[in-house]
Amino acid sequence: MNGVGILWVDIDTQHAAAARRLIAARYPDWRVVNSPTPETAKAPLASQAWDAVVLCLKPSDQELPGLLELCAGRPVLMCIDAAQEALAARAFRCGLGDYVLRETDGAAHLSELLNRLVALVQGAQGRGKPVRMVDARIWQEALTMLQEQRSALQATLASMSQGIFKTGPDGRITVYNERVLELLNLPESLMATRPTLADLTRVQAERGDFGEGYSLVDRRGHDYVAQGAVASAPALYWRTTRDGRTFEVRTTSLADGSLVRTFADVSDYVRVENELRESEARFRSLSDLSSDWYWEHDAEGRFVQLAGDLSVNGIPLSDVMGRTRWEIGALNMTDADWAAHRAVLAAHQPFRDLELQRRRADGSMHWISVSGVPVFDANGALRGYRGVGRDITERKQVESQIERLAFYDSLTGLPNRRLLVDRLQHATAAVARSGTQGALLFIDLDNFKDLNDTLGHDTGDQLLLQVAQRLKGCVRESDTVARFGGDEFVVLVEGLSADPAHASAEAALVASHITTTLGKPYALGDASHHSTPSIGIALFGQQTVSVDELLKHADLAMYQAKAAGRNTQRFFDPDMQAAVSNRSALEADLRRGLQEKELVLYYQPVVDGKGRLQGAEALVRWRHPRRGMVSPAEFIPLAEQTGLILPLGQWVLETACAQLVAWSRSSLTRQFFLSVNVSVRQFRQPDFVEQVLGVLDATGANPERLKLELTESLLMADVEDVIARMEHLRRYGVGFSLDDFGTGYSSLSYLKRLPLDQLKIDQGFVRDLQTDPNDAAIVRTILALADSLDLAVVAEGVETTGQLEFLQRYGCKAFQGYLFGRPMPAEVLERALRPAL
Ligand SMILES: Nc1nc2c(ncn2[C@@H]2O[C@H](COP(=O)(O)O[C@H]3[C@@H](O)[C@H](n4cnc5c(=O)[nH]c(N)nc54)O[C@@H]3COP(=O)(O)O)[C@@H](O)[C@H]2O)c(=O)[nH]1
Repeated sequence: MNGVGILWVDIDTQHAAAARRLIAARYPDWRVVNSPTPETAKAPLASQAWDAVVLCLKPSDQELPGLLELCAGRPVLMCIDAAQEALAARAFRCGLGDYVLRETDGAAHLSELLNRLVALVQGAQGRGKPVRMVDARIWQEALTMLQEQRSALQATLASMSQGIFKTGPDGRITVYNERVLELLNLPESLMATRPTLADLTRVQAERGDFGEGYSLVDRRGHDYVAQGAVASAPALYWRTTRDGRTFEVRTTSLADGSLVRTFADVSDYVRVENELRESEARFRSLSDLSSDWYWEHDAEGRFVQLAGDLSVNGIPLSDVMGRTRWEIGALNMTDADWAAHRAVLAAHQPFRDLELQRRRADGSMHWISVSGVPVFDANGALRGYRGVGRDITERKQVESQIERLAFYDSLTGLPNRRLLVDRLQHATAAVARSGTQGALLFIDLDNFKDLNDTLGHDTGDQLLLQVAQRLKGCVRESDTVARFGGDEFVVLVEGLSADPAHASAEAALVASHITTTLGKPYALGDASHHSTPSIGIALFGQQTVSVDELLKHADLAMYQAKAAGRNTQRFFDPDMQAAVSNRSALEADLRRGLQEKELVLYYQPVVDGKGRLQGAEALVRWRHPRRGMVSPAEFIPLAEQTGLILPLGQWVLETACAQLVAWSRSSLTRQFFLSVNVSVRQFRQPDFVEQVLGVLDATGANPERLKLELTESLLMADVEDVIARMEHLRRYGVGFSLDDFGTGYSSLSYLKRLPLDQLKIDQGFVRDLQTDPNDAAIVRTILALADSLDLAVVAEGVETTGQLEFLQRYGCKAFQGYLFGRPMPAEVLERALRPAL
C-alpha cells in the first residue's frame, strides 16, 4: 500500500504523535496530516484527496453528523471512548466505517487502530472487504434510530424493579440501571470505570457484603462468588445482604461471550414464604396433635382435601373424597336443613359449627362439628370452601346428660317441672291457635308420705316408678307425663274438643282412667300395696291464663279432691281460688295465734251409763281476737297440711297433762282420765314416744290417766311400728283409744294385736242409729266386736236419750255427747260437775 493519505483529526497531540510514529514505522510512505480540531480539518478535507479520515475526538451525539458530513463520503475510522461505544458501534456496524475503543491510559489500542485503518483503506481501494463511505444522511437516520432505541432502553432499564447489568464480550460491564446500583449499594463512579464482574465481586467482598466465609451466598452461588466471579456463573443463586434482604441473581450467557445479570429483591417473597412455612408447620403440628381435621371442597361442594385425625369419623376416606357433605348425609339433618346449608354455600358465606350426627362403619353413633370459609381465586370467583371438623360426640353426650338432669326426673325419667312448664307454654300457644282445648291434671298420691316414712324411701321409689309407668300408659304419645317431685305428677293433655263441656268430659275420662289404673295393687317387694290418687284438673283454651296460674289452678283442684275424701278428681273453679286465698291467710293467722297463745283447751265430758263423769276429751279451740271462737274443724286440717299440727299437738299434750296434774290435786277429780287427740303426722314423728314421756315427766302427770286417741288412718302403713310405739308408752301406763271407729280401714288382725283400751264409735253411726238400720247394725257389731276383744267402748255424739237407750241396750257403757255436755273450759266442767257429785 503505497502513497496512502491519512487525515488524522485528533485533539490529543501526544496521541496524534504516537500514531504518526507507529504509522511511520510500519508504513513509511504513508502521508499523515494532523489536524487538531474539526475546524482546522475543513481546509485539507476540502482541498485534498484522502484515503481515510481518522477521528480521535469526543464529539457529542449532535456534533457527529456535522463531523461526518465534513468527511464527505471518505472512509472514517473513529477512535472513541468506551462511553460512546454504543453510539458509534451501532452506526459503524451499519457499514458506515469502523471504530476502535481508546484506552484511557496508554496507547495499546493504536496497534489495533492501525490494523483496522489498513483494512478500511484496502476495502476502500477495492482490495479486501468493501467499505461503504460514510454518508451523513444515513448516519443521521441511524443516529436517530439509535437515540430512540437508547431512550427506550434507558426508560426500560430505569423502570425495572430488578437491577440489571450487561457485560461486553470482554467481560466489562457496559450497560446497567440505577436499580442495580441501589440494590448492590455501588457508586456510579465505580461503574464509570467499566469494571469487570471480578472487579465488582472484589469490591463487595472487601466490604463484607457476602458475609463471613461467603455465608450470605447460597450453595448454588457460593463457589462462584468465593472464587471471585472468574468462573462461569450459575444461572441462578440467592444471596442475602447484611441488612437481611434477599436477592435472586440470574445470569444469562449470550453467544458472543457477554452476559446479562439481573438482581431481584425477593425479600418479601422469602418473608411470606417463611411465614407460610411456619404457619403450615404450626398448622401441621396442631392438626397432628389435635383430634380436629382440615378439609377442602371445590366450588360444587365435593371434598378434594382432608388432613388430620380422621379416625373419629370412622368413614373410609374413599367414601368421602369426591362426594358432597349432603351426599354423605347426616342423621340429624332434614332436607330443609341441607337446603339451608346449601343456601349459605351458594351465598358464599362462611358457616360455623354445623353439627352432624353420623353412624360409623362399626355402627356406633358420633357427632361432628364443621366450620368453613369460602375460598376465592384472584378474580374473585369461588374456588370452594375450606375449614375444620371436630369430633363432638363426647360434648354431645355431656350435653344430653346435662339436658337429662336439667329437664328430666332422675328417678322416673319423666320430664320434670322445668320441661313441663316449657311444654305447657307451647301447648297454651298451640291451643290458642288451633281453637282446641287442653287439660292439666295434677296428681297427688294419697298417703304416700306414710308409705315413705314407714317403709322407707326405697319402697317409696319403687311405688313412684310403677306409678310413672302406669301414667305413661294412660295417655297418648303426644301427651306429657311429668313428675313434679315427691308424689306429685302432672299430665298435660292436648287436642281436646273446642267445646268446653265436651273437653271437660274428655279430661274427666282421662282422670278416671288414671284413677282406676293407679288404684290397682302394686307389688312392692314381697308385699302388695294399695294406693289411690287425688287429681285436680284445670282446662285451658282461648282464655289468656299464664302457665303459673294454670299450674296453681290444677294444684288447687287437687287439694279440693283431697278435701273431698281423696281417691277422686276435681275440676278447678274460680271459687277455689278464694278458698285458697283464705286458707293461706288462715295459715299465717294460726301461726301467729299459736305464738300469741290464743289457743285454749276445752273438755267434753265422758260419762258412764248413770251419767257419772269418768273423764273428758280435750278439744282445742282458737280464741281469735276478731273472729271469736274458731272451731278446730276449720283449722286442724290446715294445721295438719302445713305441719303446724306438731307444735299445736305438743301444746295440747302439755296443757292436757297440766290439767291432769291440776285434777290430781282434788279427790273429786283425781280419778278422771283425759283423752287427747293425736294426729297421724304427730304420731309418726321419730321421737313421738320421747316427747310424750318428756311431757309426762315435765308436768308430773299420771300416765295412767292419759288416753291418746288415734285414728284408723294411722293403721294404713307400718302397723308394726305403730304397735311398737304404743306398747312402749303403754309400759308407762299410757292408754289408747281408737277414734271414729268404723269410718276407716281397720284390719281385724291388726286390731287384735294393737294395745288398745277402747274403741270410740263415730258419731256418724250414733246420729242415725234409730232411723238407719245399717248404722244400728254397725253400732251393734262394733259393740260385739269390742266385747270379744275385751275393749271398752265410748259412743260419741250422743244427743238424745233414745240414742243412749239403744247404746245401753247393746252393752255400751261410756258416752260422750251434747246430751251430757258440750266441750267446755275446765273450770266450767268442774263447776258443772260439782252439784252432781
Ligand atoms: N289432733 C287434734 N285434733 C283435734 C283436737 N281438738 C279437736 N280436734 C279435732 O277437731 C275436729 C273437730 O273437733 P270439735 O269441733 O271439737 O268437735 C268435737 C266435738 O265437739 C264433737 N261432738 C261431741 N259431741 C257431739 C255431739 O253430741 N254432737 C255433735 N254434733 N258433735 C259432737 O265431735 C268432735 C269430737 O271428735 P273426735 O275427736 O273425733 O272425738 C275433730 O275431729 C277433733 O278430733 C286436738 O287437740 N288435736
